[in-house]
Amino acid sequence: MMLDKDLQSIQAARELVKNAKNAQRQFAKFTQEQVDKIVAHIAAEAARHAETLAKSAHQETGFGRWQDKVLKNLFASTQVHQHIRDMKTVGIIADDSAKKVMEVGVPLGVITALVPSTNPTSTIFYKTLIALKAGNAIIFSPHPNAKVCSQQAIDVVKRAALEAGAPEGIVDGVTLLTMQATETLMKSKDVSLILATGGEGMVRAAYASGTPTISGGPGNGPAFIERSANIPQAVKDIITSKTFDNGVICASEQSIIAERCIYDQVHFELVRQGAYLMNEQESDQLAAILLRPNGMINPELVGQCAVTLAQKAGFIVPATTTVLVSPQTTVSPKNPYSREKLCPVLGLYVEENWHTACERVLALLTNEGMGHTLVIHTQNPDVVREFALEKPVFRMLVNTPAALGGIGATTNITPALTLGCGALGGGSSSDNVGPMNLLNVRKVGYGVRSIEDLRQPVAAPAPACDPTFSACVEPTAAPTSAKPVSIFEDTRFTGSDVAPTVAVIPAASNSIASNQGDDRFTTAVSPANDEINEAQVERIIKQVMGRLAP
Ligand SMILES: CC(=O)SCCNC(=O)CCNC(=O)[C@H](O)C(C)(C)COP(=O)(O)OP(=O)(O)OC[C@H]1O[C@@H](n2cnc3c(N)ncnc32)[C@H](O)[C@@H]1OP(=O)(O)O
Repeated sequence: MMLDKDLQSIQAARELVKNAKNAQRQFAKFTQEQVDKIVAHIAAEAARHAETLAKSAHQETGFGRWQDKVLKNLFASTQVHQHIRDMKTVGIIADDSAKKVMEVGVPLGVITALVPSTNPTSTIFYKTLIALKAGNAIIFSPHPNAKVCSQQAIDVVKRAALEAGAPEGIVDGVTLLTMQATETLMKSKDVSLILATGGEGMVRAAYASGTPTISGGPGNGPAFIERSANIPQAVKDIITSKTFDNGVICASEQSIIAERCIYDQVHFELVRQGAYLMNEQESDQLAAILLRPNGMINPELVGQCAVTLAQKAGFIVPATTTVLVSPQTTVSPKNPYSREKLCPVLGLYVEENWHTACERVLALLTNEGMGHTLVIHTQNPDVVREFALEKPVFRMLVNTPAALGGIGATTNITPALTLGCGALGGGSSSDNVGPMNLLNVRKVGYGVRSIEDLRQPVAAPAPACDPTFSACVEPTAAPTSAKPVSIFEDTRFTGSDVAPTVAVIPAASNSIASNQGDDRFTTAVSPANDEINEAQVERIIKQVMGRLAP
């Protein structure tokens, strides 16, 4: 049976949607200049409250370090604003007079935003800025364990929006927080999108609501230290990242993978930089409390410092300990050291070479964190390229602390606190979410071809230059006067439903030519013209002559 409180919360949620819809209708008529002024004022006010709200979030949730939360609040206000400030999002956002196409930004409407308890105030700043920049209204549904600080953050952005001239209701949040209220927001037909960041259960509920959803996903970032790495710097980056807000950022490292040939140096640096390598018994004691009986992360350990974690597990570590490290050889859902932990605890794997390290990275990501983040420490660009081409993540970071690199604070990746994990992670976007994810684009296209033009035979596309040839040259004679004196057919250019691509250039030029502007004339040539047989030559000549015929 539904309680009075639940019914009231549903009613209040409906009212929020109604107000947001009305506000957004008015906001949709604002100019880019008006929108930008509002967004700038919200960013400035959010930055002004960075410290107060950092302390408030820390006090309420008990997660992390307030000093780091100040930095996160500043990142989510100032750095995000700097990135989006000059984006065109309102009205005509692109106009290509040569191609005769134009693009118009069309806001989505009302967005429901779920807020995680790990980054509550910073997420509210960030989501407000990107939603309003794209012309939308936004309604927050805070996490129940962070509702006071979330409400304070909502008050800051709400007041700032009104001061700068935004319509009332453009940004607001649920005050009577119940699951029913959140469901009402998620399922409302007047809500166009759910921007979901938080625990897996809520994110799944968002997708199941039937309303389009963009989400972040669980991370499980492996940090690979390759043999060419600057090892002291790599270890410093990992520890910086893992201790930042006591490891609550989902992009942060969850394990270290080191090549055996550099393991002694990695071990030396870890110890020198305050890491505590747990013995088997200590590892087991901590493992026993890292996860809840249902296999989910234990919130009592989230965002705690290394010393407190050890205490909770029943052993003592030096007061200067930065991170707890557990040497591991296995990967499985039951092994918390091979999963996301959201606190300064790392698994440590030693691998023979970078090929086996690759396999370990893959196993870890398959275990958890598909589509999210990995970090590699190396001076070898070839290894970076190999990893970039193969690994199932959408953020691959190089020589940087992953928590800060993944959100775009220490890298030039889009600054964001919702990190999409794409299809690999069961999400709808792989982006660091920004304003362009929160608007639709109306395309305007002028007619530039008639149907008669479309009926003209289409020439086969000119082949790309073969890198084995030194240069591409223009045909030396005009197409109509050219004679097929040197012909070569390459199987790469002959798809089943594509006409063979042939060369028509003077035999002496001994080079490759490309089609330049005349649709009837397709060229490609190799010096190896004597490798083709008579029948092929005949067929190709006929085809070329047919094309060249006026
Ligand atoms: C860039 C970034 O760093 S984004 C970070 C995003 N990542 C995360 O938040 C990490 C994933 N989060 C988690 O694993 C968990 O939230 C933890 C471990 C941090 C905290 O765990 P808990 O305190 O138990 O919170 P949890 O998120 O599981 O939610 C507790 C309850 O509140 C409910 N709840 C959460 N959000 C809402 C909401 N907006 N409205 C109503 N109810 C909510 C949940 O459904 C859950 O209900 P249940 O107990 O009936 O299942």
